[in-house]
Amino acid sequence: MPRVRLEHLVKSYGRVRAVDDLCLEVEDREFFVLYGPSGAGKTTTLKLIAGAEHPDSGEVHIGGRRVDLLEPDARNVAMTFESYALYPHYSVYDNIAFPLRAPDRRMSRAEIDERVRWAARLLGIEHVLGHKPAEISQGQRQRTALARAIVRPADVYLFDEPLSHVDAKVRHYMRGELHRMSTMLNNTIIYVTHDYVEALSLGDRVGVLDHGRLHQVGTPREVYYAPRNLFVALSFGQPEMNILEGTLTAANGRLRVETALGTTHQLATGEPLPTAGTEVWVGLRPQDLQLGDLGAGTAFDAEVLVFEPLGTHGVLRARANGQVLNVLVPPNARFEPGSRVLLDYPEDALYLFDRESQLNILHPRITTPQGARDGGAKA
Ligand SMILES: Nc1ncnc2c1ncn2[C@@H]1O[C@H](COP(=O)(O)OP(=O)(O)OP(=O)(O)O)[C@@H](O)[C@H]1O
Repeated sequence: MPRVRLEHLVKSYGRVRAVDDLCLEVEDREFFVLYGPSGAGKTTTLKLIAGAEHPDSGEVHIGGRRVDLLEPDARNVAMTFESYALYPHYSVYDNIAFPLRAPDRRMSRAEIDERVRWAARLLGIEHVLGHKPAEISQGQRQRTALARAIVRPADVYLFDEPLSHVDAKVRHYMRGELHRMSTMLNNTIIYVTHDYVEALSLGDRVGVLDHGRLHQVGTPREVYYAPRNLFVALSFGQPEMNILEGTLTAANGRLRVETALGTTHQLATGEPLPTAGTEVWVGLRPQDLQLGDLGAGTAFDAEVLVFEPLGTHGVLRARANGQVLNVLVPPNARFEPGSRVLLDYPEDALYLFDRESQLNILHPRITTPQGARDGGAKA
């Protein structure tokens, strides 16, 4: 039985449909990431689960029990908000203990102490328990807020962008910490983020949300390698996937794809096969474009527009036949604007999307050998 089940949830604010007929099942002990741009309805979804908001229609079930008619306190859900506001005059210890001291909880001092130390240990902040928030680092404050969220036993933990206020360096470290914490917590987590790296690196599964609707739910590999539609494809990767206009025809069980870069052929696995001249969007990830000629007749000449050396890699912006492309290149490469460069790509690197429905019409590329073109996606 899923730990959390959302059935046709709808929530509007005036004319804005924040959550629009949302159906979702989150499994017991799953780390589920709700991912989407600002305003997608992520926080509203969490609030509907926690009971901070009531749905206009639809149902929320937790552990097989319908809870959307219950008060928040009766749901046994713990939620941490984006602004993690710690009490500045309380010690880290007292901040973490705060949820356990609610009058209706009646926990003994020894029990509280045990839980506070357990949560602090999970987040690696035992040594600062006596400090005030102003006396600890930003990352430690974030961890204190997380400890406060997990300190009380709950059926499900809801995290709303817990890393949004930490700088990039701390964020990388905190992702590792969150991994460790979730393994030890061993409970159901629904984690909201608008950062695709967090979504791919933390989630057992990821739900891609926009305008209150789920575009796709899948493992990080599925949403990355087999995006259901153009929106999902463009949601993962930096720079994002290059999109080209293309025309598709089918012949002898093969798909012929024409773009500004030339003509390629794909094995046709989808049904039904497209008719002659079907217009498509063709997707090509920046890391699938390569320098030089791969020898399969797909190499093309391009003009260098801009080159950004970024330390671990470079981003080359180039134009070929009027099409501007972003290309990931090795860190030691150098390019002069205005110079020419030969580029190529493996034929099977292309993604194809229907121009109207924007659905992925080339079937999943999830069979890509592990490690090849992995782009940081979790196995
Ligand atoms: N209390 C409210 N009153 C009016 N509109 C609201 C309210 N809360 C949310 N909205 C609107 O509902 C939509 C979804 O908001 P929500 O906060 O759930 O999105 P989000 O995905 O969490 O975005 P963010 O990442 O920016 O926090 C937005 O258009 C937002 O402006």
